[in-house]
Amino acid sequence: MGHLQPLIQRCNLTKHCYHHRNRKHLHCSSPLGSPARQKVVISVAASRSSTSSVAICPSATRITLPVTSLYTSQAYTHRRALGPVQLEVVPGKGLGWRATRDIATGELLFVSLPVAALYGAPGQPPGNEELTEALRQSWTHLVPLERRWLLLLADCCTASCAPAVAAAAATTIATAAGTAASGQSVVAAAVEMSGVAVAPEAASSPPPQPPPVDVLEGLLLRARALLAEVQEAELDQVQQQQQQQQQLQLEQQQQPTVAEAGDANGTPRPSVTPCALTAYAITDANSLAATSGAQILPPVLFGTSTGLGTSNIGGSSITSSSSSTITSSSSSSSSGGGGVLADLVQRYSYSEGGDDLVLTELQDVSPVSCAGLWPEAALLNHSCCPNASLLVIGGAAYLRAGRPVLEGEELTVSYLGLGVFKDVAERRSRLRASHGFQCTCPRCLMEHEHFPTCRYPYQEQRPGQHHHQLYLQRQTQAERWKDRQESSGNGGRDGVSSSSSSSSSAVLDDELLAAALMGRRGGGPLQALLNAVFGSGRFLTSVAADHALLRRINRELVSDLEAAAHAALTAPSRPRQRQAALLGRLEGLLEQVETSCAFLELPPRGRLMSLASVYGLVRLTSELAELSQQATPERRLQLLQLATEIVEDVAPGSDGHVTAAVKAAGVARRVYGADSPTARKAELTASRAHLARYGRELLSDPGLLRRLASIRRRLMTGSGLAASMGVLAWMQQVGSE
Ligand SMILES: C[S@@+](CC[C@H](N)C(=O)[O-])C[C@H]1O[C@@H](n2cnc3c(N)ncnc32)[C@H](O)[C@@H]1O
Repeated sequence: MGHLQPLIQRCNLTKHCYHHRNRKHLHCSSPLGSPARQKVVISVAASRSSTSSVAICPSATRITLPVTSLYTSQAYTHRRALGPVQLEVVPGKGLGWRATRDIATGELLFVSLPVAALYGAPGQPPGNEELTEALRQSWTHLVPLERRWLLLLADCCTASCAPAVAAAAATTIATAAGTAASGQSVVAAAVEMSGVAVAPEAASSPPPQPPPVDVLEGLLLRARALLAEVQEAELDQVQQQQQQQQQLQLEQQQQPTVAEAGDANGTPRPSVTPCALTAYAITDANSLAATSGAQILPPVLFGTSTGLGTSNIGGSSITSSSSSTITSSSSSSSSGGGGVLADLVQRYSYSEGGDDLVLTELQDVSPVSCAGLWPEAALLNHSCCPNASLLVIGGAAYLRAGRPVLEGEELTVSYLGLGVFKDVAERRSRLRASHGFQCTCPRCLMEHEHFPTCRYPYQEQRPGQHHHQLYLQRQTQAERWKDRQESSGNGGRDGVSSSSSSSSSAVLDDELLAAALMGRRGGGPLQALLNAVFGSGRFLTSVAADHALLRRINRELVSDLEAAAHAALTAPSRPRQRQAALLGRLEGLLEQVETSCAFLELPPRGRLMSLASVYGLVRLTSELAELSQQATPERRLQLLQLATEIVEDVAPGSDGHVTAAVKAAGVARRVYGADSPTARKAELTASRAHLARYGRELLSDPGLLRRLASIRRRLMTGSGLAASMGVLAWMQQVGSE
């Protein structure tokens, strides 16, 4: 144990401390809200031979865990483990994880132990700067394997991975289709769950396996090999660009100056040098591995920018070239001014607010937030409708499937926290700012592609006309227009222009609009015709980046509606009228979104994803309906069920998912009776949410499942109105994030 050292110890109060064969964890809780004292842990991996050969990830590995002790005992020994997942190159994203077989909801995919983790007050996880500084200070205490991981991650940062966005989009769409197709097994899981008897699969689970000894080492080797592939492809691209450039120069018969375009021999210099960076980092990593305990800090991580080989990720620069060797004492400036380590932390760290009060109560520990670097988790890519979720317990990160996953599907988590409930423009801008990529997940594509921006069917709704009628009417018009277009046989231009003689008629107006919406991408001749007939910009058939309706609602929520809800709930006079009026307004907005989804013929998942982008509205409507008791019990339950469906779709396995499902189940019992089909269905949904968050292993311990659910119910009801009002604070948080 001589090599085990706590890397940072600034806390005053040690909550608990435990050891196992390879690692030592110091968990320290600090007084709430005192950021200066919020610190720390560090876990230190045991040194291992770096030369052992490793078989990585047998494809069907099932990790079985004794969940009862995992969730109830502070002394649980967390072990690194890999389940049915494999590290791969994902087009357009760099490295990522894929499922090696079909996976059921709640199955454990890996357990990752941190290279470094810091703890803070609940809701205030330590920031990136603190983590960067902690890593910088503790570099010499890391074992070689951990240093090599960090160097590998630095190297990943520099691999820009030619953005094969189309390829990535195709993958994610295929994935989404597959996921939807496998939806049945979610239900199967819940049905399994509903029989309180232990499921056969769980009952016959093998005893806990010994920890895979060389998981991290094996992963490191694989990640390097994959990265080399990516970078080789990149180099090819750079060389091709060079050749094209040379050819162009020859064609233009221009003599390039040495300073502008090449070295002393006139050879043009590529604008980026990814391979040079890679070679540097890997060489450095190998030499570091050989010099265990060295005091030298690797320039690749701690050096300041020299301007060579810089790639912009998340708005900051990553550099690998530094001529000087920087020692721990002289390198302190690097963290403040950014630098590679800061970029690495920005790109790869993960943090949690510590909002699972159920677990902390079960374990009898104080809630803490945390931020850290978990090697396996660092390589998870993002989706705005992820299929997996991470949960940090006792410093270890547990990744579970949030829904059924098909073999070959990429495993994704959300980087956005509550931001996942924002509209596409907002989500994309946040991801661009924090991680420097344009999200092309199925949800972003759906939202981006399917919603024309300027005109919605609700704008035409007449009093008393239900949106379904409007939708049917539109459909008929669109079909008529299409028929006419086909019979005219010349691309629709004449079809429309033949009607355009009566351009003032409402029918034409509707037909054109319906046709434009049906084509959804319109543009071209149809747009030109619309402009000619109705005036430029009156009807747009093109698709813009923003989803105007969802965006407008989100703006209204932050600027007006939340405050209005506060005011209506606390109004000294005539509160019921105010509440009813506001509820009517919120329901009207919801109806607009529903109408648009119906009009655009979105499939059920498309509808849920669109509603997820105005989840704040759904939640505020539901909470106001509950608190004011203005809506019927049936409508209140409907709203809660809608909220649950939405969270299950875009944040499966999150704390909010379980909370929403448990709440809906409670109301279903109250409204329809505990034995009613509605209540039983809601219970199944709640069980599924528990599986997604806490694991399929709960199937072997129904008692634990009941305890988890009952603690959550008590926490929700115990705080009564204050907790319900908390939603308004939550709304503000979503708005301000
Ligand atoms: C935590 S790392 C994930 C591992 C990463 N793929 C790699 O190879 O280093 C985050 C980075 O992965 C890339 N990434 C993650 N999700 C992505 C997505 N949905 N689309 C494109 N790039 C993504 C971005 O470059 C992002 O900064």
